[in-house]
Amino acid sequence: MHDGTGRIVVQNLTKQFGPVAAVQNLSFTVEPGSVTGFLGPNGAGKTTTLRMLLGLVTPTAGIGLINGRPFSQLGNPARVVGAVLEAQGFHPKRTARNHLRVYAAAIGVPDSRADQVLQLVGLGAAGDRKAGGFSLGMKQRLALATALLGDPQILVLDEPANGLDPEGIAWLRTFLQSYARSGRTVLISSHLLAEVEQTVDQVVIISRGQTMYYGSLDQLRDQQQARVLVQPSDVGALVAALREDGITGIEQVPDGRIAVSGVEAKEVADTALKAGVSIYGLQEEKVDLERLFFQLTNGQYAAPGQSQYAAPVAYQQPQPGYQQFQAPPPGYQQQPQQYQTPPSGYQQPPPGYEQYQQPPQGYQQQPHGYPLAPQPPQDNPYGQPQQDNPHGSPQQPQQDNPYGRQHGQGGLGGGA
Ligand SMILES: Nc1ncnc2c1ncn2[C@@H]1O[C@H](COP(=O)(O)OP(=O)(O)OP(=O)(O)O)[C@@H](O)[C@H]1O
Repeated sequence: MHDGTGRIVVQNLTKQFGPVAAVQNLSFTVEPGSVTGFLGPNGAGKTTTLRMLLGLVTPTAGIGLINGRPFSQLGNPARVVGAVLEAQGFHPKRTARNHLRVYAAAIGVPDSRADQVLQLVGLGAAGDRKAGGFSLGMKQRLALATALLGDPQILVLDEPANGLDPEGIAWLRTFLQSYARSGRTVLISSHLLAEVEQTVDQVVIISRGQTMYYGSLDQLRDQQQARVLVQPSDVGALVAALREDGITGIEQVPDGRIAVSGVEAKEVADTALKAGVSIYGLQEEKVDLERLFFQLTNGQYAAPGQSQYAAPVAYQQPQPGYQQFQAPPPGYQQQPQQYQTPPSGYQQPPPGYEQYQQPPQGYQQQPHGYPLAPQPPQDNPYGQPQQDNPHGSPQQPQQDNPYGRQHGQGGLGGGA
């Protein structure tokens, strides 16, 4: 069994895809009770790392541990980890509720849990709608609902804000923070710092598969010296006076001002006054996290003077004859509201839920921890899962497991 701590430990994880070093010697720990952001630009190795952690990709070296164990050795993974790696792969003709019931059966939780998690993610009014007609944001919510079915101790979400509108992002933030405050563990990836800045307690920033920073955002801010931007009447005279006062962190910025690091604005003003230099503008610059993030991850693609990508092509006006937007035809009706206001925080399942129910007859544990679930309807569109393919794997049942690797699917409660 696992140690029950809810801790995720990544130790020297490495993945080499042929010549591509996707992840290089990556180490970090995610503690329970916190939301950790796993950040890096496109192609940095985030998905590959999460896939290794969830047992979907075999590491070249190193190990990922959940509750002190590799994922494949967790006794009942759906109750330990809920994961969403891509919000795709729902049966298009199956309603959201039925989709959830299929997975509920697979992990041995009661049908009623489907409605609970629909409410939790704000899809209470959409339970009877077919997933094929869902927007990207609704699919994200349904994927999250699937991951929550087992009321897991740990949530691992790859780019969960992708496709959510601002209201959805704000809701997700409250939800994840409340989930973590209840003593659980949340790990979310993103390629946008701004998207998760207000959600996370700590960050792991990677670039080219390597750790660039690991710690709290506050510590990251503190490591950077604030600057004073000053516009003097005589740049040369002020620079000389500052140097005379022992201030050396001086650089010229492109707009003609000078930036002075490691001092307060008052010191710069006093030095200027002493030197008889007038000041036309003085501003203390706050540390811009987005700029820091860019600096930490900059150059992932482009060595000086070269880039693997072609220069972007400028937008061109459409050809004459391109049709203007046309008003909808008479009779067009606004869609009914999709979401219900979900509860603001994570709510535990009601008493009695904790009672683990025996899986349906015929359920057998697979050798490496995945369940044999009941046969799915014939129209299951899923394909076969692929090993070592972090992008692919539209969801896919194996012959003996219609749900395939559940944690990799349109969101899933771990693997059961
Ligand atoms: N199956 C594979 N075969 C070959 N290369 C792969 C494979 N999977 C990933 N890679 C490469 O590994 C690197 C890391 O990819 P990964 O998908 O982990 O990055 P990411 O940080 O999740 O990116 P994004 O933000 O775009 O999703 C990339 O260079 C990618 O092309």
